[in-house]
Amino acid sequence: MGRVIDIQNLSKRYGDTVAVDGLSFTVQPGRVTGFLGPNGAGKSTTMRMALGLDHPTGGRVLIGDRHYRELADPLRRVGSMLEARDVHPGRSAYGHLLWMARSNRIPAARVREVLELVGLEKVARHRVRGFSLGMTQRLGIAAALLGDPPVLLLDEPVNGLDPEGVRWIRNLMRGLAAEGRTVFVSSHLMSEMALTADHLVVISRGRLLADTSTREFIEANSRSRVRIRTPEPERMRRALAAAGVRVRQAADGTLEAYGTEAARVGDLASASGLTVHEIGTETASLEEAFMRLTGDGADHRTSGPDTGDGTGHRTTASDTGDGTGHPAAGPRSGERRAGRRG
Ligand SMILES: Nc1ncnc2c1ncn2[C@@H]1O[C@H](COP(=O)(O)OP(=O)(O)OP(=O)(O)O)[C@@H](O)[C@H]1O
Repeated sequence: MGRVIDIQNLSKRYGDTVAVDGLSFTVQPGRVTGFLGPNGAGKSTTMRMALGLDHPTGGRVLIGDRHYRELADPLRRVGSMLEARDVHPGRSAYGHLLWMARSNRIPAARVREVLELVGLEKVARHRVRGFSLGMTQRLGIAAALLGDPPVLLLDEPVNGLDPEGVRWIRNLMRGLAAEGRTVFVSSHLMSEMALTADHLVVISRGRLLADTSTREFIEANSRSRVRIRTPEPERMRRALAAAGVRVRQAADGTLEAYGTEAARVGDLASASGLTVHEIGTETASLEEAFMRLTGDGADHRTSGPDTGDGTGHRTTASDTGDGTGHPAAGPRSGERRAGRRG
């Protein structure tokens, strides 16, 4: 069975709320794909539809060419963690996993294996009621891994974890992807995904904003600027503008030059006999880029690609590596409607 998650023209409406609005992308095996978007962007809804927990209003999600509900042994095909706290509090960690294993024809020995894998073996017999958030998350991961599945869907797995727990999950996800599994993980934290994901799917208000390798996303969005402190800002500004450098004056009186390098600014200043007190390069943070990309999602819905001055920079880069990144719904959109089974 294939390991690709294939989302085509997926939509979900709850009354007047459009939670997911025509999403199309694929999630490939062998890498961690980060599913990024601000709170309420539609990540959980998309994952719920992938797992057959919610019916699409339109479009479809297939996992390895099948609807989740058509999978014969779902836990062996797809591991998931949506709401980690969704565990009976009176059960022990071991009891919870054993119950899951039994109902999915998974040997009891595997329960011990996954408890060890997530570092819960010492508290295996403790009631889940007393677990910290971190322990609950680990239990959720153990449940996801129980069937040794080739595909994993994890909804905000690092939420509320301490730095050690965050590192642990990050390494685990990377290891699982290195084994050839499909790892699809949602987050609202750009900085975390930059460290974890090989590929990013960014959504806002239910719509696709970017489907790109993390490296491309960082390159496209970490635009640097050169900051110049000079007692002659007007002359400096003119010298830069004359050389074709875009420049603006910041609130503190310093100049910011874009699309150039500190050395060139220094050379231009020197050639014009200008006094400069400071020249430095600054890189916009990824978090800033993410906010810029997703912050005005409402505009993206109606205005199409941004052609302005770059402040509403829209990343539509597709992955050129393997040709799998299709940011927009292609000719296939609308070809099939999700069937309501059952
Ligand atoms: N069962 C539901 N009934 C009504 N509205 C819903 C339901 N589930 C989600 N929504 C709405 O759909 C939108 C998308 O929510 P969703 O939970 O998918 O976003 P998200 O990106 O996962 O954000 P978060 O990280 O905050 O959960 C939100 O406006 C939310 O209020």
